[in-house]
Amino acid sequence: MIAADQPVDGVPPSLSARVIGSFAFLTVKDRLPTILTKVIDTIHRNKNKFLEEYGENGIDAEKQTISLLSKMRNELQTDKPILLLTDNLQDTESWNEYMRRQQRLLGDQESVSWFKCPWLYVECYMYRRIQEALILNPPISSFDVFKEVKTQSFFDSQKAAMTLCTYLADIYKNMEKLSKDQLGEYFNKLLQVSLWGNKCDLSISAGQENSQKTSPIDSLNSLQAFVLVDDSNRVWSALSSPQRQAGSVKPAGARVDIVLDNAGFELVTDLILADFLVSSGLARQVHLHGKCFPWFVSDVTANDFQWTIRQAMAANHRWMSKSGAQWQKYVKEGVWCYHDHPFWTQPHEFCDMAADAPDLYAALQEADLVLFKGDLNYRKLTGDRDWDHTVDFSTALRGFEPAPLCSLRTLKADVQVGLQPGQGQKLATQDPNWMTSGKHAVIQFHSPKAE
Ligand SMILES: O=P(O)(O)OC[C@H]1O[C@](O)(CO)[C@@H](O)[C@@H]1O
Ligand SMILES: [Mn+2]
Repeated sequence: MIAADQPVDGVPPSLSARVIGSFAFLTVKDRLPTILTKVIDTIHRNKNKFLEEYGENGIDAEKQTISLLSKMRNELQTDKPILLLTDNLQDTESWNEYMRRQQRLLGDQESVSWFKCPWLYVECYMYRRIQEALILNPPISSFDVFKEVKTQSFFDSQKAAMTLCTYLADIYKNMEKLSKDQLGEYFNKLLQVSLWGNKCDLSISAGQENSQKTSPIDSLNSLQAFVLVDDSNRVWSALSSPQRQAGSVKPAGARVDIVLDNAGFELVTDLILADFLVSSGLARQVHLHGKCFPWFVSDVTANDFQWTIRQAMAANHRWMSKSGAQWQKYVKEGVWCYHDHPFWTQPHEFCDMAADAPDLYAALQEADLVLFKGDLNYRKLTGDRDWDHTVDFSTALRGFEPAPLCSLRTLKADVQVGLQPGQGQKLATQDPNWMTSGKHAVIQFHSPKAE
């Protein structure tokens, strides 16, 4: 048996709720049950809707779903073993296989349970179990338990979104006259806007309102001091002079992939960036990756993606509706491509992708740049492990390098690599919660090839 807290071949252990008092422990003990309680409440509040749509079957499904979710909350709170999934979906066997993998790692002395397994695994598992509870109750299977809070967060930050659309329209007025340096400056600003957009997720606040109220462009200067690692110049180099493989017949202009995180304001910032990339000619195509089912409260699903574009189109604001129409056009013409591979809603570290989702890995290899948005993607990039803060980002990726890649993340979990010696200690004395408050951010880049 491998003790959970021992480094294996220089790779530190996974963060786990096993460590009492850790952020993982507090999340599993407090934040996840709070989220589950809100989910149960949301389903209950929609009882009449289910009755109207599906009659008595809808009411039965509501009751059954709530009963399954209450049972799960109890399993969590009493640290019961993790159960295999029973819903026979496309990803069910892969989840169950992952569970067996965790059991093998733990040995046969104890069961994989909510507090005794990697935090990353158990937190992902909770969202998959919510999905299972709905799938097992067919009339309401496609109900998105987080739709209400995602919609609210979009409307709460609509003013800031309009400011961004106006800013973009202003850039486009002079687009042809822009020098490469000016283009680089705008890129940098919009990259930072997308970075700070990640502050607005609803999982860290357990579904509590967390929207953008002030002008995102005006805030950038004052936020700069909170960017702990800023590799934006390297990102710009990768984008403005993409390196082609010898003999490659790739067309001109970069392909940029954005692995999306949250709906609401963050998604608007990502679409603004994607719009700029294409309209400026920096990219010929942008591939946007979302989630197959509602995930970590606020993450983007295909429905959220389409809904956001429709809302933008219908906005009573000249530049926002213009942006919305442009986005719709990009989707229709295949300049923007939306994908939702099941791997993004699995618990794997990304270093497992090449083996466990080779098709997705191969797809990302087609990109000239992959932007990973948000905290959860950072946790998966680095394996959610107890790394020393000074370990290189490249080392923590453990061979995951489908293409030049960049993480844009505000810190909301206690894993952080790539800092200068002493930087972590200094931050800890200034603010003990520096890794989880969402006040700090990183732009971290890695390229498989020497730049
Ligand atoms: O939306 P993001 O940036 O991935 O954040 C998700 C949040 O959920 C958490 O997993 C905590 O529940 C944090 O790691 C993170 O704050
Ligand atoms: Mn998220």
